[in-house]
Amino acid sequence: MTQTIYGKTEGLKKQVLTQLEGIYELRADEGQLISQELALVLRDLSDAINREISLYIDRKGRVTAVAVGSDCHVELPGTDSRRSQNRLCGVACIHTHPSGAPRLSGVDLSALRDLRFDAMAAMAWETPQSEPLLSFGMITDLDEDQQPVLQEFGPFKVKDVAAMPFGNVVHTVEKILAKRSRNHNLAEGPERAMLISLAWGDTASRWSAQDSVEELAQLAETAGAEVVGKFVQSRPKPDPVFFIGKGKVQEMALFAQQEDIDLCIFDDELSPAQQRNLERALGVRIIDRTGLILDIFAKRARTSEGKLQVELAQLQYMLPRIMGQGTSLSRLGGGIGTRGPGETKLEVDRRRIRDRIAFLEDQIRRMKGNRKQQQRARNKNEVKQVCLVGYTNAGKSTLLNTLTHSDIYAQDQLFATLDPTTRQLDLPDGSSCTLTDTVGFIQRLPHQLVAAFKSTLEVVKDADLLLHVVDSSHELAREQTEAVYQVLQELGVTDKPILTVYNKVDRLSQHEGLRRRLEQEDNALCISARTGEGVPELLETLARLLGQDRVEADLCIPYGESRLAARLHEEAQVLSEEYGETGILIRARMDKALADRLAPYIQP
Ligand SMILES: Nc1nc2c(ncn2[C@@H]2O[C@H](COP(=O)(O)OP(=O)(O)OP(=O)(O)O)[C@@H](O)[C@H]2O)c(=O)[nH]1
Ligand SMILES: [Mg+2]
Repeated sequence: MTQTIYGKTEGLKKQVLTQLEGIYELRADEGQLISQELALVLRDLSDAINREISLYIDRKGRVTAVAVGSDCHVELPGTDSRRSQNRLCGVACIHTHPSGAPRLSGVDLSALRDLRFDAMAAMAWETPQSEPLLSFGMITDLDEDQQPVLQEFGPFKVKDVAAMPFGNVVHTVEKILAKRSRNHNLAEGPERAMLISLAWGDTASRWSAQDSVEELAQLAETAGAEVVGKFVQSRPKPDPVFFIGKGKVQEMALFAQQEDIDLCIFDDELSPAQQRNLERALGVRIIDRTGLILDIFAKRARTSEGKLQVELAQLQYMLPRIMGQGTSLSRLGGGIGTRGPGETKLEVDRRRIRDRIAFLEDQIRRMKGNRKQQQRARNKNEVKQVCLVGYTNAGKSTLLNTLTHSDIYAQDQLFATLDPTTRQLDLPDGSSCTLTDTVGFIQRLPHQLVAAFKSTLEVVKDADLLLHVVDSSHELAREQTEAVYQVLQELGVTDKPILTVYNKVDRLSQHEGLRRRLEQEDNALCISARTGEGVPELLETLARLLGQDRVEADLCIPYGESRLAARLHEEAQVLSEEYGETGILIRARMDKALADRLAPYIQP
């Protein structure tokens, strides 16, 4: 191989030139952006001649060109001809900024865009002996006009850069680019996913690994992925390095290659280190159950509060993962269809993420304050509040629609509803209450989400009655019920009256026995939100339960105190009203508390 030194070599001593030529003998590992040794040699030589040094390094880690002088990367010999729209050029350019900053200049960025480098990196250091810092830019996507989207990462310590799975990142980026240029839109081509669930130790759980992986497949499809393979492995306990066994890792790596898999979804939460190791071993993007659920929530959030809450949960989930070496990069492309909490956030350092978390928490607290005020206003009116809770896809939103003749979004999808919706519900005894639909629960709901959604879920805490909707036609109805109770406990809701409704009984025609058993349970009703079966009984029961602490009374309000009559209209249910000789005669149904306060006016 020629060992030409390009650029402004005039005036350099023979000995220095020899040292520069020596750079060609050095190399990085395959998949590494730069090795520590190369970085230190670049620093020392660059200091010695007080000029920039640039080099090209290919994907095998070989140095293919070395140049001296500023902005010389544009003068370097052309890279190979793979510069099609959906590929990078196969070479990274690394250059030094002696006595400068480890930041990319405008010229660096335009060279990155024009020459489609795998990466463009700038390295700088403070004093001759100090550790170099390095920032690098990459093309990470194509925009709507098929123009490259650039992102800058870092600065990082060189040793952290050396530890990054750079090859995997390049591989992922090329896949994204290929899809973008094929479809003009990533969302059109579903990502191909393989799933894995580990069955281990904790046999107390009623969910078998198989059940759980089926649910995971539903989640993955909800998120827009195509499930190509499902794996289950039994082990006494998770492997600390790979979570699953090494043999399984090999089997899956082969499967990933044969089936052109884009991502692998784990049913359990992985440690950041396990995630990184797996990413290297399998060569595909790895996400875990928590990451997947967060991804779905990110896609579904509609209200500004919902969006803030999801972003908060995503950042809290990402924080430990970004802190590990290099993981910020391996997280490139976030979840399915590359929805992270905004890819630009991947480049912000940990402190800025912390700041953002604090900001989000503050915003959410404020919104919560507002809601509390509305809440107080409602309480004053003594309107009873009923809240729908239940496993995701149980039929909560459908039931709200049936009961209140509304048309909110209800779909055969997990997490169709994220943001609470409240409607007025008229009851057969003439009274009314509010009915609130909430986000569905799931087994092992990520705790980041429960925490972030705590304020939304306060409606559950404040409710007078919970209407627990169960999909009676689901094989795992019992397990789902347990999961719901677990989340309620996590929310600190333990002493609320609960009315259970076994929904979807129209699907139980083959299971008369089951239906009879459900009908005999206390505090439970069988209904079909779809056909309306059982709904009149449900309404009667609701009226009875909510009316329990209500009394009917005849009052005589003196004409001088007509203020009280107005109050009755506001807070009680007025059944009749007449103007008598001594005052207004009102028959009303009201809360015991109110009746006690109005005792002096109540007629025997
Ligand atoms: N056969 C039948 N299907 C129902 C019934 N109630 C709801 N469904 C269907 O079940 C699916 C889920 O209904 P949703 O109302 O969206 O469920 P949800 O509990 O609000 O779900 P999330 O918001 O995703 O947590 C939809 O496809 C509904 O049409 C029912 O009584 N019978
Ligand atoms: Mg819903």
